[in-house]
Amino acid sequence: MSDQLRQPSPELFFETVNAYQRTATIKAALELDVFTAIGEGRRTIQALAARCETSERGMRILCDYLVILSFLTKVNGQYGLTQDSALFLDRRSEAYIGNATEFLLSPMIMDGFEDIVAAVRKGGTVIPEDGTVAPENPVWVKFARGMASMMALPAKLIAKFLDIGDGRNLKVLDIAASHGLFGIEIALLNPNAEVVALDWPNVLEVAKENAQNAGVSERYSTLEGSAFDVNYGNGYDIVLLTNFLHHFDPSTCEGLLKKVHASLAAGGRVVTLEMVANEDRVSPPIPASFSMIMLASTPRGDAYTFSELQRMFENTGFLHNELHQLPPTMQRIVISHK
Ligand SMILES: Nc1ncnc2c1ncn2[C@@H]1O[C@H](CSCC[C@H]([NH3+])C(=O)O)[C@@H](O)[C@H]1O
Repeated sequence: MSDQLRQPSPELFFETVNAYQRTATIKAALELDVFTAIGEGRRTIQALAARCETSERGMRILCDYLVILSFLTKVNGQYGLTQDSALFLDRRSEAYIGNATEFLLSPMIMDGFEDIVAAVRKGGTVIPEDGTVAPENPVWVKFARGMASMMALPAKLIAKFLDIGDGRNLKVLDIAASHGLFGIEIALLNPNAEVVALDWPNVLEVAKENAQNAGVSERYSTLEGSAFDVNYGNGYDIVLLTNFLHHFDPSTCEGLLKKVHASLAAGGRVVTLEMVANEDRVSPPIPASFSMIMLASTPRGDAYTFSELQRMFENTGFLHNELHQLPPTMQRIVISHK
């Protein structure tokens, strides 16, 4: 309905002001393991309250609210999972992402939203010491442990997209590797791929653990320290730059990209995974809204548009860039060629 035909309504304001209640409720539902309990077949309030060790009144009000939010269904008084809840919120599912709250709702991320007036006035985070981009910030260990579940799918999709499963020798550098899944998926797909993962030392412990569990540790090595300081070596066929550039301003990104360019073999490629905003900066809603997180938690980070990313790569010697969707994820990839 066009804005002129619609009756004015305070609904959006009311919902937005109360949005913290949604956050608290989904966090509680995950903690109580309500989605898993329903997935196991407990569909009544009595059965759920007994399984999750809650009062019946509390469980009834919680489950009805989750139905209102579309996380659950309710038919003849029996609760059920939606397709999304069954896949992502039932702890028994391989695609479970409930532990992402460990990072997404960590004090470091939430503190940035305590004083948005000050962040807007300043044009950057008011968290001391540059917020999340402070050296060796422990929040990144939470990211490595909690967000791996959300990155498993894009990591698999990127490895497949790169078309490198033919066993050719491949040297891969994963910058800001975190959990390491992006490099590990390439190593799983190509038995002759050697992966070098770069990140802070405490974070790399998680990547090494994951490489070990995936059975690729003999082709997996690490470089500890800041991506802006560490010597990368050279001759890489692929450099992975996933969810990293958005933390910095364009000139800082360009400084990094010059180093990346020098480290690539002739014909090498960079894979940038980002929340890419459209040129209007207000769509698609989730990638474009990501700018707000960057304002709150970093000094100068942003959700860049493709033309901004393209400019950074062109300014640092890359020949051409392609933008690709990565469905069903909400992120996009830019492939940049040396
Ligand atoms: N200066 C820096 N040098 C190297 N790594 C950094 C630096 N600043 C932040 N990081 C790491 O950057 C990562 C950002 S989160 C992205 C992680 C991963 N590439 C993914 O796409 O899921 C975290 O693992 C941080 O530890």
